[in-house]
Amino acid sequence: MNNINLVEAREMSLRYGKKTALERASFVIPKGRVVGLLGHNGAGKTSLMKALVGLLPAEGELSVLGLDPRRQRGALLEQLCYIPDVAVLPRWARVSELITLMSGLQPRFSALRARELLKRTSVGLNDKVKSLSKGMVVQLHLALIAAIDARLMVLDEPTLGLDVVSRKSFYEMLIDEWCDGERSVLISTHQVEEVESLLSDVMMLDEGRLVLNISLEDMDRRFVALSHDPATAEAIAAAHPLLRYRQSGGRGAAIFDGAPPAHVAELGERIRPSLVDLFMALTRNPALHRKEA
Ligand SMILES: Nc1ncnc2c1ncn2[C@@H]1O[C@H](COP(=O)(O)OP(=O)(O)OP(=O)(O)O)[C@@H](O)[C@H]1O
Repeated sequence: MNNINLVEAREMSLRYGKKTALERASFVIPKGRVVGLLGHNGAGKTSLMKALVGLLPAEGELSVLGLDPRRQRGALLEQLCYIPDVAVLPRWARVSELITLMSGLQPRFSALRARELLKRTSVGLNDKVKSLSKGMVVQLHLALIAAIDARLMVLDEPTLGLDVVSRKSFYEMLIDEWCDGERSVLISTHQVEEVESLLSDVMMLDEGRLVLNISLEDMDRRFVALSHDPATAEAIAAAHPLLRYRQSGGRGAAIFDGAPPAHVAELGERIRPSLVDLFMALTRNPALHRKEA
């Protein structure tokens, strides 16, 4: 593995018996990136993350921080931190006790740093976990995890169930306090709109297939959205865009992979496709699918 890439996967497949959760995905996560992992329910996000942290065996090649996540899990976990989608903290414990516990368990954990990070939150050192709200527990969890001097953080739907203010402060703490241009974060989420501004890259999964893996800069360059008058809808549709949708105000819009032919481009005004629009264009919602079938 070259030392720029923290994760390298080649033709990686993940299976539960006969069920395939991920089919031959190849990707790298370089250092200094904030990568969003997007996909509908059941697309394979949690499975992919589990493979990265050594909880699920992978077919194909997978190297995380230069290590084999299954065979070298102990060494990997010294430099990788992970909040699973079912993360729980012991309800009986006080925050200060958790800090002591972490100090004993994780050689790269800094109690001083954890206490500093907690100052950003409304969680007190003497609070018991059971007295905290869901949002406060998530903030506490992030503070504990971000106090580990690791190189890669894997967060599986970390803000699930939180209100918008808590989600915002969670992401602010992550970006301000943990990301330093060298470390990378992989975050899975359904809140596509909200994370767009903090991501450097996006990976989209559609029913176990990696359908897009691109930096946001390249996304802007590659995909073209045209805002157009409803009267030109037919001509635009004839050019086979990835997705057509209605904008507020009654105008139509269409997303193309690459520049549409000039005679089509002149029918509309070029606008930037949002991550949500692109997500809709490239992934199939299984629920809608079933209705169509
Ligand atoms: N333990 C398991 N045994 C069998 N199949 C599983 C298991 N865990 C997940 N799967 C299947 O693997 C596929 C991918 O599941 P996964 O949990 O990775 O998706 P996800 O994108 O994280 O979904 P969600 O957004 O709902 O959390 C699904 O079809 C799921 O049913």
